Amino acid sequence: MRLLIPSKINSMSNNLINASSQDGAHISVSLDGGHLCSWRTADGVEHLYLSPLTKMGAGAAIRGGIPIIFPQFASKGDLPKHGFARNSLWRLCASGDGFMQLTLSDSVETRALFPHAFTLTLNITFSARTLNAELAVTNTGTDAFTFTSALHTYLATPIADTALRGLQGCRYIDTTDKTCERNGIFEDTLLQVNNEVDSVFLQADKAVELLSPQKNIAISKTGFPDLVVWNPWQTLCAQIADLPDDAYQQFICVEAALVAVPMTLLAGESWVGSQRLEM
Ligand SMILES: O=P(O)(O)OC[C@H]1O[C@H](O)[C@H](O)[C@@H](O)[C@@H]1O
Repeated sequence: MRLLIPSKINSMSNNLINASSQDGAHISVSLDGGHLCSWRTADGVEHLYLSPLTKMGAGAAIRGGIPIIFPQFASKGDLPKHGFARNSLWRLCASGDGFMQLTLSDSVETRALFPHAFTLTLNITFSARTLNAELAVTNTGTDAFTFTSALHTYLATPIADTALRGLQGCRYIDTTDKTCERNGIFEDTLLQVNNEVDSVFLQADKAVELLSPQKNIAISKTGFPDLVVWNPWQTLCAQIADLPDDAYQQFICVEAALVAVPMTLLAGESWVGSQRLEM
């Protein structure tokens, strides 16, 4: 366990913590949701999209950044969409140079929805050109539980000039039509977005690169078997109250996900998954 070194925290107000690393990177993290809202590399460039219309504060699901999805991905179960971790108040446990650790444990509120004892630990490490978010789930109770999860990363990028490389040959489930999911094998070298995209790429183990004229980002993950790619495009974007109508042109979600096969943890067991972004 690293010690709390308050000097690495630049400021904290309204549950929003600003921190920087010695080599010049910067993050903002909200305790509401355990939510990374901003990651700026040492050159000052912001890489996470955050909606100017997002709600912040107690209970709000922040639109953008890296929402933590637990214990249910999307509407694949009876819980509120994407579970409750993104709406819960997390605790800052530790911080240091380029490091922050947050936790969320079960409470009266979570047990009303999900009657299990758990602890989530989010370890964020960042440096001049890298960001790593690692989520650990521990079953602290006496009975088993099952969950799905994701790091729902909104990458800031002009969508018209953006492509993802590394998904060729992956099996995927296209969920844009919620009444009729379609399966396929992704055949192309590049995934370019020119329509609504909502796909779960199964067992997508290879690193994916985001390519654009402005920057390339290497996106890799451990523990999370699947990769979700989401962009609402014009019609759906206009229906999402906390996104400006043209926001779909400014981001792509590339999500490290555990979706297709839910994970079961017995009493005392833990699971760990992470996503790494590298410029
Ligand atoms: O609007 P939200 O609840 O944040 O969900 C945003 C999106 O998250 C994921 O990417 C899902 O695959 C989408 O189906 C969903 O629309």
